[in-house]
Amino acid sequence: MPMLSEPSQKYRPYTPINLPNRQWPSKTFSKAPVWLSTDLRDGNQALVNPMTIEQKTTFFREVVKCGVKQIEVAYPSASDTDFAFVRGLIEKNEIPDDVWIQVLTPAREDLIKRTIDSVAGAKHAILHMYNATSPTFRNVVFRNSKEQTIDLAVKHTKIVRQLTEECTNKYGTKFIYEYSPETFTQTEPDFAIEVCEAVKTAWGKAGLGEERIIFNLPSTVEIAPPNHYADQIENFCNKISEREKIIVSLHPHNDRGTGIASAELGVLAGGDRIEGCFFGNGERTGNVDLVNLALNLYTQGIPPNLDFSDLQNTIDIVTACNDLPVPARYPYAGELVFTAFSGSHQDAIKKGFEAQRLRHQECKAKGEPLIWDIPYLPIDPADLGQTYEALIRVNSQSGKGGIAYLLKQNLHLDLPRKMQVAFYQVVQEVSDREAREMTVDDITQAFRRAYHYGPAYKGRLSLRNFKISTSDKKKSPSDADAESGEDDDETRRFDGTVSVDGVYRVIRGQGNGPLSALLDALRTHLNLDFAIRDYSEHTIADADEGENARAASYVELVPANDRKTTSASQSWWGVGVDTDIARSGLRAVLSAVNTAISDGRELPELKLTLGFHSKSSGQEDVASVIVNQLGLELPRRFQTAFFEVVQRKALEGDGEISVDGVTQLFKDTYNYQNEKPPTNVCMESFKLDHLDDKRRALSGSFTFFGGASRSISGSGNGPLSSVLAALHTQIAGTLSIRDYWEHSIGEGSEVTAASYVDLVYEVEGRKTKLSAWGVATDTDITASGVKAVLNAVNDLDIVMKD
Ligand SMILES: CC(=O)SCCNC(=O)CCNC(=O)[C@H](O)C(C)(C)COP(=O)(O)OP(=O)(O)OC[C@H]1O[C@@H](n2cnc3c(N)ncnc32)[C@H](O)[C@@H]1OP(=O)(O)O
Ligand SMILES: CC(C)C(=O)C(=O)O
Repeated sequence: MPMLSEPSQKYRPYTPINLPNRQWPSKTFSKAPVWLSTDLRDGNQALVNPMTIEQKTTFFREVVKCGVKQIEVAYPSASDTDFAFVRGLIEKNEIPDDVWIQVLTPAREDLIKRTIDSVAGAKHAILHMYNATSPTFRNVVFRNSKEQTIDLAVKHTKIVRQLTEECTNKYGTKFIYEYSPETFTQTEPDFAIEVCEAVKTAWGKAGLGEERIIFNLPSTVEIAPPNHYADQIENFCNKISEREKIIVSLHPHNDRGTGIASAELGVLAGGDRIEGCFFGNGERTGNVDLVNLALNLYTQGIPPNLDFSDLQNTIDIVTACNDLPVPARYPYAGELVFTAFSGSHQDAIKKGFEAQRLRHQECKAKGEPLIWDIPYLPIDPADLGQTYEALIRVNSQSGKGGIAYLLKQNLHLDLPRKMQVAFYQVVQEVSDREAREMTVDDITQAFRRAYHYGPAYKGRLSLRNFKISTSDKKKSPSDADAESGEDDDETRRFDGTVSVDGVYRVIRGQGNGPLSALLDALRTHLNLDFAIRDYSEHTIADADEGENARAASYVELVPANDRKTTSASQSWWGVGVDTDIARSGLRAVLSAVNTAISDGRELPELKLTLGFHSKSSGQEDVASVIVNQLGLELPRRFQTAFFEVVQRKALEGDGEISVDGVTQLFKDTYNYQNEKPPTNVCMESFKLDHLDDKRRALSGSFTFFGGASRSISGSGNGPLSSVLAALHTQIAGTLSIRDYWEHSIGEGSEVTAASYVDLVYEVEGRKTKLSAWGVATDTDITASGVKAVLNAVNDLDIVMKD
């Protein structure tokens, strides 16, 4: 059947009340009403499968836990289950002293009696009786006149009075009487008042405080807009006699979807109390939702006197008992209500949080309240025990702001705006291609992959070690650089070891600052010619203060010849995080370079043969051979020393030397990993003791120039000074350490320590000081240091004491 073109032929409009002086439109909320949960009665009677006693008990406990003080627990005359449930609550002492249970009964003597029996012995009970009063019910359901309708209510109110008094006398139960002119909103307003006046008279003992009678005015079926309900309530409150002896209770249903508005306007119009259900369960479209109402007050800064700080738990309990879901878009409680998918919402939320953080810092300092004001979020999810995790979810409707927010939440990275735009394109591409929502994991992984961020996402280049040193330079106006922290009077030198496609390369460069020095090194050794167009950094907000604080750096690189063009067609972003700010910047540069070279371009390879006639091989090539072949990352001055050795050796021949030849030459020169026994000093054993916090003592068995073994000892502020002190007991002159360096080789249980010592020897009678490098490895760092000293001693022409 089609919908009617003229619905007035079928449906009547509501009849407005003539209330010219209505006050409710200009009233505002100041306090919470009294709440009554009727989940276990009106909610329960609307379920496909009414709740079991166990479910009702669980629900009752949750409602109590949330702070509801009046709970309609049953329609006890309806079923043995309901009756037994009420008895169980009382007999098992489930009802806190400050909670009133309420029970509903029709105006029938036998059922009233059974209802009162159900609450006998409870400390407090609200006896709730109803009969319908509207014309349709009078005519159709009860076939009653107005007078008979009043008589029904009056007669049974008197029965309630008599039976409750008997119960009080016998069991001490304290009663409040609640009467509902059912279908109030469809009843002639004056007739509803007439019935209630008659009921009040029949009850005969309405007083103040706990003696007040409750008149519950249900919109049993919501048939008019909420302003009409408000008019009806204000009209009732104005006209009923002894208003102070009455609690005006509202019982809105939600047939038009305006149950919440009806309840709120009804309170402005004079309602003291609201009956409803959690998440709006109840007959047809449900009763008004108490959670929604309470949280509406809360977001106006008014204490609702209900606690939903673990809202998900409440949802879980209620849905398990009702077997009804809470819809995803349901106010406050729906799964998606704190989630933004769309770009402009996400952007505003992100900006809102940033601005609020700063505003709250200022308010805190001034002792002012930390007022919540975030676009699109009327309530702080944290107040309801919700995390911020689901706040922003990314799909094809999302923008850069939301993605940046998630990265900040999850990786603590606050990307510069231009990098946000660049990464947004990465995410959009995946999201479009896969036509699905991008989870937080998807996004963080995409970020890690795009910028080679994290150990599992290494790019073709990775920094093994580096040293930045400073030397003065002549000032030149062209030296200005985009890098922060640059000092025009000084040149920075980068010396480092970088893994390039798995092969270690020793590279060097110089520039105005660490980053330009690294770029120079990449240009010189790997033909990678980039310039910095943008650089920014921040400390990671959540890191602990002090030692553990980390810095995040962001770099945008462009091809070097595009450096001054702000519109360079191509650019690559990189990110680096480290406890050391210089290192975080260097990592960021390598991250951007890795992105740039992810096109698979070829990089100059380490040569298999080094040539020296044409000076084609440099110190770095020799050092690269050693780090790749032996794992040794020679300190810069050691590189220089060994380079001379290699050059000399190569030039003795045809000017070339193979990689294997270089490696063997190193081993022979420094007696590294060779079986050859030392010529000068041989250490047979040693032991290191701690004298105190600062001093160490080394004792051991040594032979000198193949002689008998001698036990010697010495002390110093560390193992190396101790071994020198011990040697000085036998060797004339002075041995001193000019340079020392150590690093680890390998990882985990396979790790060994490598130590390098530059030893200087002075002895009376010799004009020149001698010096030699020693290198050694050992699983024990102390042993590797001591052995490196001895290797160096063995390369020196030492003189024994007499
Ligand atoms: C708006 C509301 O939510 S009201 C509450 C509704 N909740 C329930 O009905 C749940 C519990 N109800 C029940 O278990 C049953 O209906 C009972 C036990 C109350 C009564 O059961 P029955 O005696 O079998 O009657 P039935 O369910 O058919 O009820 C209708 C009868 O009660 C009468 N009636 C309806 N409401 C009332 C009332 N408030 N006071 C007195 N009589 C009433 C009807 O006029 C009808 O009478 P009739 O049999 O003379 O025509
Ligand atoms: C019993 C009454 C209050 C009722 O549930 C209603 O009218 O909706």
